[in-house]
Amino acid sequence: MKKVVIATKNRGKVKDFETIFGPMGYEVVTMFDVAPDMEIEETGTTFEENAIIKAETLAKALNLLVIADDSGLMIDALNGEPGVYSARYAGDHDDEANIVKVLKNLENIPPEERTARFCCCLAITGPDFPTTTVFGTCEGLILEEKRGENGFGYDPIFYVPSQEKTMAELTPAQKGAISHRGNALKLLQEKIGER
Ligand SMILES: O=c1nc[nH]c2c1ncn2[C@H]1C[C@H](O)[C@@H](COP(=O)(O)OP(=O)(O)OP(=O)(O)O)O1
Ligand SMILES: [Mg+2]
Repeated sequence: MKKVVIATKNRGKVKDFETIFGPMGYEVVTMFDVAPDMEIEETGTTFEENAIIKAETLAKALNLLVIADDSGLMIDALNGEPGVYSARYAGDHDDEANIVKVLKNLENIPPEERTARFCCCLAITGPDFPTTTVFGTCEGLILEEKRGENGFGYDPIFYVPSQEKTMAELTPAQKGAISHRGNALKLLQEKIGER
């Protein structure tokens, strides 16, 4: 089976990638498989910088073609926060604490002003492969409480008007068809084709 190596340690992202790459005939290989002890520090101030840092670090260590994903939630009423710092907004990778903090900071903001978007930068790089990036987004609204059990991260409070559901109420395939990650992957395919 063809393999695609992804520089991530986020099990929610892994599932998203498997949902999209599986039907294309790719096995998804992640840092859990090939570099479980490696910690890559995200020192960038943009999604693109961090995606490149993650992709280049793992690609150099493995001497393989690698894709990385840096993503997050940008909320208009919070001037784009949590943005690049989405994973570290309240606690370090504590999805529940991060959601509580978002809802608290939006407490007095009315529904029509709770606009937001998920953003995803994918970087691909490897031996003899110049670093290339693409950017995908998905527009939505932040609800006042959680809805749905699927997905990960901020999915339960992110309502997608076009689907009339939160991201956590969509099936994995439905999420992949409209998400920031799915949209970025479509652009990556257009840009580089199959390899
Ligand atoms: O589809 C999504 N649905 C819900 N939440 C999401 C999504 N996509 C990103 N997010 C949130 C989760 C995390 O708070 C941050 C990503 O942070 P980010 O550094 O890119 O990922 P991470 O540290 O969890 O894993 P890794 O760097 O190993 O890929 O944005
Ligand atoms: Mg991270």
